[in-house]
Amino acid sequence: MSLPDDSRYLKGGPVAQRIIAAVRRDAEEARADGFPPKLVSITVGDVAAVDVYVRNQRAKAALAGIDFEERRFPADLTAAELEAAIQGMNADPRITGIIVQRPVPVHIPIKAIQAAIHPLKDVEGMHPASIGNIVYNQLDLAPCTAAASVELLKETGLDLKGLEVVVVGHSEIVGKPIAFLLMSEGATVTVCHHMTRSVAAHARRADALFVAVGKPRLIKADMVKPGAAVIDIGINTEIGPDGKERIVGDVDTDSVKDVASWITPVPGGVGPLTVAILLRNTMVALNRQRDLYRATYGVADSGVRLAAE
Ligand SMILES: NC(=O)C1=CN([C@@H]2O[C@H](COP(=O)(O)OP(=O)(O)OC[C@H]3O[C@@H](n4cnc5c(N)ncnc54)[C@H](OP(=O)(O)O)[C@@H]3O)[C@@H](O)[C@H]2O)C=CC1
Ligand SMILES: Nc1nc(=O)c2c([nH]1)NC[C@@H]1CN(c3ccc(C(=O)N[C@@H](CCC(=O)O)C(=O)O)cc3)C=[N+]21
Repeated sequence: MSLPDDSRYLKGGPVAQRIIAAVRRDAEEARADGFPPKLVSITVGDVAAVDVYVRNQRAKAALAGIDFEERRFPADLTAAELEAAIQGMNADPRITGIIVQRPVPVHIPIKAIQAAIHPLKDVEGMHPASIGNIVYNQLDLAPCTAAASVELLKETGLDLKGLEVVVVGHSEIVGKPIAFLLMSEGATVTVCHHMTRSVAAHARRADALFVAVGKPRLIKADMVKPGAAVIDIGINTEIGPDGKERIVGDVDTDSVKDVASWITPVPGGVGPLTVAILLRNTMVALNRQRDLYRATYGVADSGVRLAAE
């Protein structure tokens, strides 16, 4: 089966636009109610792979009516300094959500940093308590890329119950949460990684194939079942034939598009939706904080708006 036109490309843009429009309505309501939403991005050192993500966060937050602040720290920041900065943000009622961009320098233990973010401000869903929620089928705030990938699969209209799904890559931020989300939806999930004996043998059985490895063109046409849905999560930078930098996924799209029934383009697939879900998660976090605030103090307003006026 080939892709005669664009129609089988699973594009993230239109879904992202729908989500951002809904977030915008929520954000306006919350702001008017005295709870202005604000997302803080933390970057440590200079990482090109992070720049495109943060640039898009800033742009889409503006569209969604969410305040956005980028805090950049030098690469020689100590773990203790970063934790102290996060504790300050945890205690700051003007800040709704905190995202630490990955990777951080090797001397900083990312797991400890992730756990330092207060679970109510963990808009990436990467705190151990947040990850635990998806194991318990509480799916309203899930790791953004994983949620974006599963949401794009749903766009196909395929019934996830009993669907044979293969996930290639088992990182904590992408592959593992995808597997948990899909299990919650009733799919039969196989997870492959670098020790898997034959990724190809598993991949060829999949009705839906998720790929999050970080290796351009790892998945070729002969590894894909005819008619499958292929969700390419890879964001890799390489130099194109024109000598310019370009973004490519983990799937050899040119050949796989002749075999698959659906395929996510890179760029324009999972990436834009990841950003939209980060903003949606920010509003989920805000609503949890608002509920807690009201339950604790029995008052209608956080005071943030009054202090800012
Ligand atoms: N679109 C988006 O929003 C996002 C995209 N990404 C992109 O997704 C990709 C993966 O990111 P991330 O999960 O953070 O990366 P990691 O490097 O953390 O994980 C890569 C995974 O791939 C596995 N792997 C490595 N080589 C092979 C192989 N030859 N066959 C099968 N599995 C293999 C690794 O297994 P093992 O651990 O056993 O070595 C590991 O589980 C990257 O391209 C990244 O840029 C990431 C985040 C967000
Ligand atoms: N804590 C953390 N969480 C992440 O999820 C995370 C991270 N750190 N570090 C970096 C990687 C990479 N990543 C991207 C997300 C969206 C686009 C994105 O919007 N891509 C557009 C690119 C469009 C353009 O070129 O502007 C697209 O694919 O169409 C890119 C990259 C998230 N990551």
